[in-house]
Amino acid sequence: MSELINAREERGADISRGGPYYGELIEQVRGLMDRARLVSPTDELALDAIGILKQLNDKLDAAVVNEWSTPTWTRFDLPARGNITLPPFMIDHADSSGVDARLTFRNYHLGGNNAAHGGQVAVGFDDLLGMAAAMHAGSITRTASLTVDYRSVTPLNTELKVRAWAERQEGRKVFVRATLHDGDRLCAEAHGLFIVLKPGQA
Ligand SMILES: CCCCC/C=C\C/C=C\C/C=C\C/C=C\CCCC(=O)SCCNC(=O)CCNC(=O)[C@H](O)C(C)(C)COP(=O)(O)OP(=O)(O)OC[C@H]1O[C@@H](n2cnc3c(N)ncnc32)[C@H](O)[C@@H]1OP(=O)(O)O
Repeated sequence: MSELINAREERGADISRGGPYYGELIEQVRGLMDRARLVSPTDELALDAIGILKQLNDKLDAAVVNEWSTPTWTRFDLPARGNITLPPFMIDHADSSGVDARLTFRNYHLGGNNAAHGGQVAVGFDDLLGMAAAMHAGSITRTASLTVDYRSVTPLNTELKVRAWAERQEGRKVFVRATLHDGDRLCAEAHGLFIVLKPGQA
């Protein structure tokens, strides 16, 4: 993980972007999403919540920035860099040989029967495979192909282990693999192709 932070800092990344309270703000939003996924409100509660959320959204509007200025590019100290669209993970190790992470699916990732939604599993793989590809290639990459095999149910609210690594690189093509484990049990595995972007490629 320190290699990743160093690599970003060398490129002028600011891991304090968003300030000292940004992580707790994002955690509160995740908590809101957990509740929103399972709440069955009375009319009174729904109206009350709508009023509070409208006020809050108006307040946050004043601080919305463009995508390149958000803290989520640089906050490697926070779960999933503070990106609320990702299942929260912490990176234990990341270098050109691969990425090891601890990842937890939350209530808001529920598919059914207390298990994570398959699409959410793919989201987690996409980001961590992207990181493994970028660390291997030393350059930003884009997902060209991603295949997920679901081997057993992926539990919610349980710390899981992800390992993602590049198997080989052919020119701009980085071939990557990843596994997701609950203890010794394999929940899912993935393989993908990530393409190194050409200079200036949109
Ligand atoms: C040490 C410092 C490191 C610096 C970085 C440090 C840290 C990084 C840290 C953190 C990064 C963190 C996280 C990662 C973040 C996000 C990960 C998620 C990423 C995404 O979520 S991203 C969105 C979804 N993604 C798309 O929105 C792609 C849409 N698409 C396209 O943008 C183009 O399609 C593109 C660019 C993929 C390729 O286009 P292109 O024009 O550049 O290249 P071209 O088409 O020539 O393909 C080149 C060769 O790949 C083969 N090829 C292409 N596609 C293939 C396929 N599907 N199957 C089999 N082969 C395929 C061709 O056949 C050819 O092969 P060949 O050269 O052998 O002929």
